[in-house]
Amino acid sequence: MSGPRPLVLSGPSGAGKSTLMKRLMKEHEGVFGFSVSHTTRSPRPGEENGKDYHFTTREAMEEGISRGDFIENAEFSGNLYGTSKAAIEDVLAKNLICILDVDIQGVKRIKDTDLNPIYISIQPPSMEILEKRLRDRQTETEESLQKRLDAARIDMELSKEPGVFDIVIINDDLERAYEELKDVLTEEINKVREAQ
Ligand SMILES: Nc1nc2c(ncn2[C@@H]2O[C@H](COP(=O)(O)OP(=O)(O)O)[C@@H](O)[C@H]2O)c(=O)[nH]1
Ligand SMILES: Nc1ncnc2c1ncn2[C@@H]1O[C@H](COP(=O)(O)OP(=O)(O)O)[C@@H](O)[C@H]1O
Repeated sequence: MSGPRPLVLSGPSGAGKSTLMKRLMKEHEGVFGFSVSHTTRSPRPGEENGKDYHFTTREAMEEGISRGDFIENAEFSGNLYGTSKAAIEDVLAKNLICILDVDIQGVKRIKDTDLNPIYISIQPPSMEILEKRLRDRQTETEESLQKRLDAARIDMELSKEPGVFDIVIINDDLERAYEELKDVLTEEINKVREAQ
């Protein structure tokens, strides 16, 4: 039997991907598994190594990439990020819906694999609101905030291209955005529950 389709969540930094994903996982215990990426960025307060990310060095990550350990990797805002084969296999082996949180470069690279996920873009209502949310989150320096806003402009343009995403969700009202996300996933969620 083939397992449930993975889910790729993408969209600008600060659009609300982690917020929506954490709620989805909390309200559907035993249904989703997070693909824990590797990154060279520093952990934020509260982030756990091995849970939010595998925090690593550029050297170690480049070594892993050349060994072929990653299905995709990208440079974002001055840091390396990547999805290891092991991160995905861990989740798929449990027959859970594998959630990948990747940037737009990751989306394009995953399209060249046989993962066949559902592609969802989470978008902010406007650049102004995105900037406010990122500032209020208090995780970024001014420099990294500006890099994220530059990347967000590119992301917002590319996500409009037809065929890139199965659905684009505008995260204005959190409740509404969450309901929309849940609705898209109903069939896959039911598949996992029925198999348990
Ligand atoms: N291509 C790729 N992008 C990733 C990966 N992990 C995270 N990202 C993206 O990297 C960007 C920055 O992530 P992060 O530093 O956690 O900041 P945040 O999204 O603002 O919380 C986001 O757009 C993530 O979707 C990965 O494994 N591969
Ligand atoms: N619909 C929303 N309305 C207001 N604030 C939001 C909403 N969604 C997310 N946020 C807040 O915006 C910030 C960025 O959200 P986050 O989930 O960290 O984004 P991402 O994972 O896409 O970078 C967080 O502080 C979060 O609490």
